[in-house]
Amino acid sequence: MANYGDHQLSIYVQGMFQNTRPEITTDLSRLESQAAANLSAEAMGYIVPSAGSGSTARANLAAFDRWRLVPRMLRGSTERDLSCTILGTKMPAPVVIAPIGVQTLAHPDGELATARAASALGLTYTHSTQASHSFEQIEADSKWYQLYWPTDKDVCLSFLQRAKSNGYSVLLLTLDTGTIGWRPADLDRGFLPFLKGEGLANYFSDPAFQAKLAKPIAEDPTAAVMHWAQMFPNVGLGWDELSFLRDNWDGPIVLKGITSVDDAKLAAEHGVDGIVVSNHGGRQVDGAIAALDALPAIADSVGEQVTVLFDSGVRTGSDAAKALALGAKAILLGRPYLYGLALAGQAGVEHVLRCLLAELDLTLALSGYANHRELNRDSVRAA
Ligand SMILES: Cc1cc2nc3c(=O)[nH]c(=O)nc-3n(C[C@H](O)[C@H](O)[C@H](O)COP(=O)(O)O)c2cc1C
Ligand SMILES: O=C(O)C(=O)c1ccccc1
Repeated sequence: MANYGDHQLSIYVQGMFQNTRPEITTDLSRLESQAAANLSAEAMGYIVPSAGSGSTARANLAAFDRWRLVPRMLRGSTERDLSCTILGTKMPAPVVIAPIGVQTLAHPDGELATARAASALGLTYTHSTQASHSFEQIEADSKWYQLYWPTDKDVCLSFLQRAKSNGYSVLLLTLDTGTIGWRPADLDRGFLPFLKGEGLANYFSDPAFQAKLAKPIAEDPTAAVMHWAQMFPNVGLGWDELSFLRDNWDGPIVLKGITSVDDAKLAAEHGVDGIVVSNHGGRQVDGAIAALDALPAIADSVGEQVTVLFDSGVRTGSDAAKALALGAKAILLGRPYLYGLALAGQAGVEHVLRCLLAELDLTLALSGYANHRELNRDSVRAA
């Protein structure tokens, strides 16, 4: 059986015998600066900076640095098995593509390229409600759907219906973006892609959305965009409303954006199947707790009752190992794959995924583990 870490030798062999080197860096923590060269100032401003002063985004990364892996010796395994089943979805490794909206900002192929790259590696792609391509356009072997709950019930129901009939197996409801956080980089430019109609493909292709407009979208696109702007903010959503999802979605339901132990317990009490410990990459509440700092206590508080997933700040395979050791069953990868997309479309996303999985696998191999499930609190120490 091949290990993900074998990718390392193939890179060396190509370099030494075929004189070809990776066009994109293998240091995934450096992708951001490499991608910057390929992106407009507006796209960079939307993708890279986070909310407010960026303190939560910085805290997300700093939190990973405060945990150190403690490798064990003389107990390694020549074959590692990273496969797992998460919420009924079989995956070859505990890595899911995080939902990211409006991916055409990074590359014209947008989500189509990301979904194909995920499928090329057998990984699960998550489709954002704010995607630049519609549910129906996505070709992926394994796909989840991320819902932003529109205040228009008909549109909400229609989204759930379309997700179901197009083979999306798990529903992630994002809770931390009832409205857009305070984002100075975009505000200073007066730039929001959605107001140009970008990232609204699911809405514009939706019969329930179209039915609410006085004129066809082609005749009055600005009215259509402003109609979206009215139904998107939903800061009034409450726990009681989750039963609506249970009634209208028959697969697993995951709440994305949990960072408080009390909310994790409420999620368990409300019978949800999973949670994503996440602060949206620091894009929402500036000054909020680093996602990794919230993870251990949340994992302890819900035990096996709820499947705990994690995102916000994972940049490398080593980071992924730390999050898995601290209680996550799988991680969602965010910005790094988007940088790969910006640099080389589908091939760029595949590069990032292969490097991340190779580094995760080598981290396990060199730390004495046969699979990621063996990682536990003794695998790490607070620095
Ligand atoms: C440009 C961008 C757009 C995003 N769009 C969405 C979205 O549409 N829905 C969602 O639930 N999360 C969205 N996220 C958040 C990601 O799913 C994930 O939580 C975040 O990227 C994790 O932080 P990290 O990328 O710093 O690791 C977005 C993130 C970025 C960077
Ligand atoms: O940019 C985001 O992080 C995001 O998730 C989003 C989604 C819809 C509208 C604005 C922002």
